[in-house]
Amino acid sequence: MWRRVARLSSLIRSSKASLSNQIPPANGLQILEAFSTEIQKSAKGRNHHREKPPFITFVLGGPGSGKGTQCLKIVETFGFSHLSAGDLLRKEISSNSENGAMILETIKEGNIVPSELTVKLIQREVESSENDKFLIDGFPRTEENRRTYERVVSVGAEPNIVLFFDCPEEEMVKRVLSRNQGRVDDNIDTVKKRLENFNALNLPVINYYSEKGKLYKIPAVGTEDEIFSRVRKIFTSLEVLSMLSPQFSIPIGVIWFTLTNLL
Ligand SMILES: Nc1ncnc2c1ncn2[C@@H]1O[C@H](COP(=O)(O)OP(=O)(O)OP(=O)(O)O)[C@@H](O)[C@H]1O
Ligand SMILES: O=c1ccn([C@@H]2O[C@H](COP(=O)(O)O)[C@@H](O)[C@H]2O)c(=O)[nH]1
Ligand SMILES: [Mg+2]
Repeated sequence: MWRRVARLSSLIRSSKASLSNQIPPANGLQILEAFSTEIQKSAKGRNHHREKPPFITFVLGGPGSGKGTQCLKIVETFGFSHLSAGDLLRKEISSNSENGAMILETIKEGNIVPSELTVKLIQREVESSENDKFLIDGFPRTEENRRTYERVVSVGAEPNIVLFFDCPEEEMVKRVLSRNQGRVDDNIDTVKKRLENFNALNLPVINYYSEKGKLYKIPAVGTEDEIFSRVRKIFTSLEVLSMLSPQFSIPIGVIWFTLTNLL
């Protein structure tokens, strides 16, 4: 809203400036029209450039379960935008933001950053994007994360679907410790803490979406391509049902996917 008011003031300023520059000024009617358009846009909410709510997929799983790897393949094949909550937080650290030091300590400890902060970063990305399909990777981490997101985000507060990459702990630890990307949390002590937090805090979120009929549980052992063939079936079945369009109710998609994979 304030950005719109600023744009309007700038229109009025340029109108005044054009008087002194002998350029035909915006007349009162033009200014009123512009004002009315801006107010209408604001009334529609912050997603003013969207006709319909975006399609939101939460991507969950323990540390090293392969969320990021599979997200990249989904982006290539199905045109989603990938928002990794962990990457957004790491970006805050490297840009020396006011919360950078606190985020770094939290990540080093394998703990969870305050919900408002993570939600704000995700919301900013969704709202500034032209895409209408998002993978939100590694969020919500806790029930409190989930409730904060629902409270703060006005459009797309409920995910359309939730993917859960189900991987044995031993395999996750092996993958994290051989990841080699210089992450401060890729060490045995932090991984243990992250696994503890995953079991205590993230599994309840996964169960919540399972009870809502939104969860797709994907066995995450095998080659990257084998796992992606499982993922591909999910999005293809949603495409067949034209459900990559948020107006449809997702439980039908889950039922369809289950049936087609059982028959
Ligand atoms: N199917 C697979 N088999 C073996 N290694 C894999 C597989 N999928 C991903 N990896 C590797 O395991 C490591 C962790 O994968 P990835 O970063 O995708 O996991 P993640 O779930 O995003 O982890 P985190 O929550 O820590 O960000 C990476 O080095 C990746 O290359
Ligand atoms: O919603 C979130 C997501 C992440 N964190 C913190 O970041 C690290 C790394 O996250 P990855 O998804 O594994 O990249 C995680 O262990 C948390 O410390 C968070 O607090 N909230
Ligand atoms: Mg990741």
